[in-house]
Amino acid sequence: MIRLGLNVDHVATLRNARGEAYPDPVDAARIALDHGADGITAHLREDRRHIRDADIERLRKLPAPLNFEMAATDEMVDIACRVKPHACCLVPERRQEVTTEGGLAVVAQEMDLQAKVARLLDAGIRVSLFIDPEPAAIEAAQRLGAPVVELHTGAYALGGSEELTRLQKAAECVAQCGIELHAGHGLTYDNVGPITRLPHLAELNIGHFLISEAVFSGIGPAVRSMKNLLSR
Ligand SMILES: CC(=O)[C@@H](O)[C@H](O)COP(=O)(O)O
Ligand SMILES: NCC(=O)COP(=O)(O)O
Repeated sequence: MIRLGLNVDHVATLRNARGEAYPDPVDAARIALDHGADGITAHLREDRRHIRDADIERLRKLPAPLNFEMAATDEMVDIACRVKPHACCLVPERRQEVTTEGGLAVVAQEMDLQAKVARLLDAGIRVSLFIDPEPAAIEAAQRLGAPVVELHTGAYALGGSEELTRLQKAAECVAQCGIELHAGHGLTYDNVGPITRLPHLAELNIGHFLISEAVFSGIGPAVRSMKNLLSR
């Protein structure tokens, strides 16, 4: 069974829009876990546009794995080593972007990533690298000793059958490198099917669509519907 991590970033986006304390991403996480989500993902951006430091502290206290998405900066590594989430997913970040635009430049940043990945692993945190489906990035992840990679499905979600082929080839390469395979970004009820059939897929992280869907159906039904699509 593929695990589902619900990304609660955009519950915080809605909360922050009016400066109120609601809706609370931690309440959303609790409901999702009660309805079959296997874990919670949250991205503490450097500009704190949605998730805030206190949210991460509170999400960590839930009885479920927290996948802490973060830029590969010293500040974020310090926070992670203090909070000790189940997993850290290192993602690229640009202040001007609306959402994460591409995978981490693992090859170009390999030297810099070495020490950061090692610190996280030493702290007992499972490290995941959010990468484009490219063999060079997967091989660099292996050299860095990352136990997990998350393949960026954003280009696939925007359309293009060649993107699915790239993901399929990358999935095989990830398995050959002995790395656990996760995927996510831009996934919906309509486009998730072919992704669930990627070989060796262990986990999907899905946020924006499910939180949007929850506006109409509620978080529980949205999570349950997606979980049904993940059962194969
Ligand atoms: C890394 C990734 O693909 C997303 O989970 C990430 O959290 C996107 O950032 P936003 O939630 O700010 O769109
Ligand atoms: N890492 C991907 C993620 O957490 C969710 O991305 P999205 O579904 O919000 O695009």
